[in-house]
Amino acid sequence: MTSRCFALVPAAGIGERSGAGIPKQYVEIAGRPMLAHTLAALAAVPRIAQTLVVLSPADDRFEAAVPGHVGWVARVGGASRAESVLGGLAELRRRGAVDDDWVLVHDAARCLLRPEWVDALIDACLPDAVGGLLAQPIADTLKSGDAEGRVTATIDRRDKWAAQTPQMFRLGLVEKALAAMGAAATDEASAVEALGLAPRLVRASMANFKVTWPEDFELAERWLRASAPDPRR
Ligand SMILES: Nc1ccn([C@@H]2O[C@H](COP(=O)(O)OP(=O)(O)OP(=O)(O)O)[C@@H](O)[C@H]2O)c(=O)n1
Ligand SMILES: C[C@](O)(CO)[C@H](O)COP(=O)(O)O
Repeated sequence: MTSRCFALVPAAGIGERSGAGIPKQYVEIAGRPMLAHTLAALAAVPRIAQTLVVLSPADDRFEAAVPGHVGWVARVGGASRAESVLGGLAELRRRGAVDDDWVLVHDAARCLLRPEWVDALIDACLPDAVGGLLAQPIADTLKSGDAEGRVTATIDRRDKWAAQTPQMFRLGLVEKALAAMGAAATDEASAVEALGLAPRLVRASMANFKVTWPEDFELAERWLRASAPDPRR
């Protein structure tokens, strides 16, 4: 059987750093909740067979936020992003996905995703034995700092990339990797790296940033409103 591509969207976080007072994926940006923008971008990628949204078991906002949603939804989120992704992978298996199928894990909080970046990732990863992720080379000088907010070192940035999502791996591999690393895995790639493998870096755009801090909502709103007319929006 030919391997299929599934998307898995962890959307079970509380968005504490955003200070929004509600889970940030439900904050309205450019006329609709952030999560609706994210799902629309994934829905515009024909090679994605199905998208599974992973919600918190207590979530009571999704149906109102994304009315008429026809994709898969599972309330199997956990205490960490890694646990939510693992819950989603198990749900994909329950719905028929197998070891060799590809899974593109994408943060609900990266609502500026564009279908062409997802296509570039799929093109790069389909022939690859390991898989990979969208990422952006670091453009700023990188510092490490101490608890008092003073610089402790300047880090050579020449080989440094900021990891984004989607991150695309085969279901069997990413499930094994995340199960081994547990909640310490801040992304799928780091868990796969811990198995001794080298995921492929696929350059996207700094616009694919993760809405994290209060000021990010306005930035995302400006990007969305300024972007070229898009029939999905
Ligand atoms: N237990 C968790 C934690 C995070 N996520 C999801 O993982 C993505 C990236 O996480 P992050 O941006 O850190 O979101 P939050 O955990 O919600 O934010 P914060 O750390 O500020 O609380 C988000 O789409 C978030 O909903 C999740 O599904 N389950
Ligand atoms: C997966 C991720 O978006 C890649 O940059 C990031 O690691 C998520 O981190 P967070 O701790 O959930 O904000």
